Amino acid sequence: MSLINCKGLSKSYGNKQALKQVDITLDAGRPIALVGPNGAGKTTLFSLLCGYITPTSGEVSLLGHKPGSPELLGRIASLPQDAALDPNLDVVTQLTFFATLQGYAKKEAKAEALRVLSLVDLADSAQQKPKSLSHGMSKRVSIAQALIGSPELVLLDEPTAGLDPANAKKIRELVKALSDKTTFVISSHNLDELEKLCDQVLYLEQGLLSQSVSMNESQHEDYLTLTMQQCEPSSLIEAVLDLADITSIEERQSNQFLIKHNSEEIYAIEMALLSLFKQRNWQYKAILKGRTLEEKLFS
Ligand SMILES: Nc1ncnc2c1ncn2[C@@H]1O[C@H](COP(=O)(O)OP(=O)(O)OP(=O)(O)O)[C@@H](O)[C@H]1O
Repeated sequence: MSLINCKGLSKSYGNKQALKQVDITLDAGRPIALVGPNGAGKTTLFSLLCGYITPTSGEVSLLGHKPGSPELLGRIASLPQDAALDPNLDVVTQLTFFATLQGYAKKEAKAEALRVLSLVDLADSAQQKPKSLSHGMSKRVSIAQALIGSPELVLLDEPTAGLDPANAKKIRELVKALSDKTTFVISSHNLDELEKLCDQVLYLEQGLLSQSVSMNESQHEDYLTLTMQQCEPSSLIEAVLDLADITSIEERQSNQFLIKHNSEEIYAIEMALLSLFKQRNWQYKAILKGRTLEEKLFS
């Protein structure tokens, strides 16, 4: 059974069509990214999946049930973009309350609240009230809330927006660590982050699902992405084009080049590049197989 199934899913707000005939079938597994420009319909899709709003037309099911069905209690969770905490209750009290709503008895609910708080490294802040938390800490409490009961599916709308780099990294590591048991669908504008975390990327644009990209395809692509420390682009391009099996090389960003080749022997190409750099005393930063997510989506 699919984890998420949407057929012809559309949503209009008045005469604004926010989602148009979206078809999605997703199975449980590695994290899935949802990407798209501002206003593309990502939050609308998340809200439909959570059952916060109803579709104008089309169908949506999670684990074979309609969003909001009692059968889904404790099995799916979400971190909304604008998640807010109750200002009057300390952190552990509110998470304990949410755990009891999922059916935990009072004592187990508190233990579960403390467990999810330690997952986001906030066990020491359990007694604090939301107003004494920083923005990043509040976000981590909301992520902890989404993890109560170890749900099978967790929808995270911009989970690391506003977090400092160290805490954003911790959240990425947490998602990775929990991905064996939980499937995460993550909406974010941070393509580097999604590239590190996700195996599949759904791209929404103006309410249409316009692309579905598998990150694993990169191993089979005839591309290399080369990042140099510093270089003279025209000399580099000329020298690389002289190597065997190179079809093209273009500078796509400052010091970053997309190389297309027609060799089955990817190592031979990499070795040829490394000897060229040694010969010319050029410093490189990275050679990546395939194209970056940004290249896949926007070129
Ligand atoms: N409650 C609403 N009433 C009217 N229009 C809405 C409402 N919610 C969203 N929209 C419109 O629907 C479209 C999709 O909005 P949505 O919030 O789903 O986009 P998004 O991809 O999440 O954007 P962002 O990246 O900026 O968060 C936008 O044009 C938005 O203005």
